Amino acid sequence: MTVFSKYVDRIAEKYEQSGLPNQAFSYALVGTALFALTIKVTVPYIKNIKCAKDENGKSNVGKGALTPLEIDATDEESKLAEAEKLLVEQQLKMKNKQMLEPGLNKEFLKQLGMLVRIMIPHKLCYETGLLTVHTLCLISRTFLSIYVAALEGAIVKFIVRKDVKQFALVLMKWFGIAIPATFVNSMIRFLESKLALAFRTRLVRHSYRLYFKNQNYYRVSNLDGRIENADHRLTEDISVFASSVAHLYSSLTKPCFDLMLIGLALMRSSRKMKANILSGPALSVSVIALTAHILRIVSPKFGQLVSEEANRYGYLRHIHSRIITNAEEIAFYGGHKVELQQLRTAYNRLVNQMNSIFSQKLWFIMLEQFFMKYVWSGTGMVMVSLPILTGTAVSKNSDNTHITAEVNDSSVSERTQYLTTARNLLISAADAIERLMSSYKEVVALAGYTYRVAGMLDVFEETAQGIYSKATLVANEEMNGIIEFREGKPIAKGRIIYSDDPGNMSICLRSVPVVTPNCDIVVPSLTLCIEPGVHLLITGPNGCGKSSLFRILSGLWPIYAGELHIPRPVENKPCMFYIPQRPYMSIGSLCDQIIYPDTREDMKRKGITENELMNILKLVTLEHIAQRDSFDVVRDWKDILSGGEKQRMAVARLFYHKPRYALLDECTSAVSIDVESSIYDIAKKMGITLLTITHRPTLWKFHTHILEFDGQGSWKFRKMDPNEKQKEKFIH
Ligand SMILES: Nc1ncnc2c1ncn2[C@@H]1O[C@H](COP(=O)(O)OP(=O)(O)OP(=O)(O)O)[C@@H](O)[C@H]1O
Repeated sequence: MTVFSKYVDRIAEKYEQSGLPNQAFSYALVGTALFALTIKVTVPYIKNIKCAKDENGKSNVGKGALTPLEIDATDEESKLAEAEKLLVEQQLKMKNKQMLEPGLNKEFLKQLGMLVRIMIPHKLCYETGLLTVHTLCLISRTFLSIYVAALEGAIVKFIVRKDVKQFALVLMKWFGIAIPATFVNSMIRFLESKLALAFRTRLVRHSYRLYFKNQNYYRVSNLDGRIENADHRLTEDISVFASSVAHLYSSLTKPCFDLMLIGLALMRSSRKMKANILSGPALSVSVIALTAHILRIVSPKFGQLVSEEANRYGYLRHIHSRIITNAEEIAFYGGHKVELQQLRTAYNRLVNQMNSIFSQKLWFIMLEQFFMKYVWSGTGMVMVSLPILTGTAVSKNSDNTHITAEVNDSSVSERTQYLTTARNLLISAADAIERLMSSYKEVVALAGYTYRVAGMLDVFEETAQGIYSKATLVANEEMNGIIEFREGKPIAKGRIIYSDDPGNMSICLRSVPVVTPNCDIVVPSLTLCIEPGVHLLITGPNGCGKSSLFRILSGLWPIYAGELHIPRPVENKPCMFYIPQRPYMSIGSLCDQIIYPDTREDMKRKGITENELMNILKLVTLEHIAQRDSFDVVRDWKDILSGGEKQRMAVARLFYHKPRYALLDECTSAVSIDVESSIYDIAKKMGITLLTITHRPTLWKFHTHILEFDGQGSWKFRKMDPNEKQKEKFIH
């Protein structure tokens, strides 16, 4: 800066020598600065308007209004894919317009209140204990600050008076107070972290309970479109929200205590100086109120910005986890170009948002610093000097003669003490106000996180009750009569009736439509009754609704009409057990794989031994796995077992649980035909009723009935005749 001003001075001198007045040079300099500022402010707006126009142009050709991205895409297809994705996102946003944008509004207070009730469930709980101790620490820290300021004032006073003894005494006190002061400081941070963790734990427990209520983990991602990355909200957002609440508590309460007590202390010392005690505070309050108002008006909407940033960050993580999950498939396809493109785009979107926040912060922080560092300091100087300049404490003695040298000395040291103490107190007060002001930004950012966390809990509550919202849902004539819509959301009017009668263990569907989560009607109405011993073969072309029927029977998809009668599941004997084509391997040992979803405790309670597990493995010819490792060795079974072995492991689970009905969805497609036949034989001997989706003719003979879908919404349910069972080929 100094170099720059010297340079400017030198140029000014040169111009003066050449006959131009110094003033003209100043005008030129100010004019250039103003011109540069105007360009800086207007160019981004012009750019934005241009982009908006471009987008509108694009929307005419059906691509929707896209956010301008810095994509270095060369591949036209991935650009289209990106456009489609954004369009869907936008539709989702439009659909969820009723959900307010995050910001400092009534909705924020309502949501925050709801979350506070979760974090502090009772008046007397661990969290309120922590809050009390934390508050006490904050108050004692304020008292300590005031005491330290007074001590520093006294130290200066004794230095001016050259009183060595008193100076040493006060210095000792000053050192003595440092120990509790530093402890209290460290304690405040410790308690803040403990509070954040306690809040986080309460929220996590609550949201996990909701996430696992009524298969919400499935419903949220498959049936509802409002939460894109539940994992990110459940981990990152909750953690940031809890830390932000705990931090805000101390960064709001401590400055308030500070201001209150420091104000009182300042007024006391002004009174000592016999000055007007109201003029200083009145001046400071009006300056602070005015600057705070200006800052509030020009403050960018940090809540919305932060919420959008979290959204984009969550999406980036989602793309990463998809790549990890499907690494093998992507590698086989050689799909790295598309995946890389998607990853880059997601990252670019995040960077764009962060850049936008940075540049908005740049101007805001500049203004904030100008007010806080310069305007407030100037006001502080006026405040401190007012009692001295206007005070009447020591000027003249009673008989109107001039004061003696000793008295003069004492008054100077008194004034120095006042000035030092007041200066220290003012610095603390300015610090407190600065923290309060910057807390405003934190409160707005908190609004963003509150919106995400509270929004997630709201969606969990709704999906648990079967209320879903998807962007692609549009009621049309075909749906009328089958699906009823209320406020744009489909109503699941169908009923699930559990039967407790041991003599009636059948599964019956009465006029139940098969409807996808997007409300596409696959089968308008299905009526059939499956009794124990009715081994059902389900056939039909791809996408005709075979697996969807299993989803309806398992309660994963809502029933929009009709009735589903199923036996009530009893302990130790599940009613239905589903085996998919790609079985899920859990984290744990070999034993955990076989007994899943039972735990070791369940297994012990059922009285099943490792010998019995070994026998089950022999039934599916997997005994070599148990011989290779013990039952207790934990391995990554998803990668260790081959496709066929994983399918046989899933069948081992079926033999362990022995349910009434087995829902087999092409679950032996990778198993050799001889092992497959023996598996079906054993399952029937165990008394398990089979509901099988298969394309293998060799499995016909194990079934008594057939359900045929034609792919157009029609179906046929009938008994199979013995000759048909020998058929070698499917006829669709
Ligand atoms: N989660 C979902 N969201 C929306 N639609 C879905 C979903 N799952 C399946 N569908 C749609 O429902 C229809 C029936 O799917 P389903 O999985 O029942 O087919 P399928 O008969 O089992 O076919 P395949 O023999 O290929 O397994 C398909 O058109 C499919 O696109």
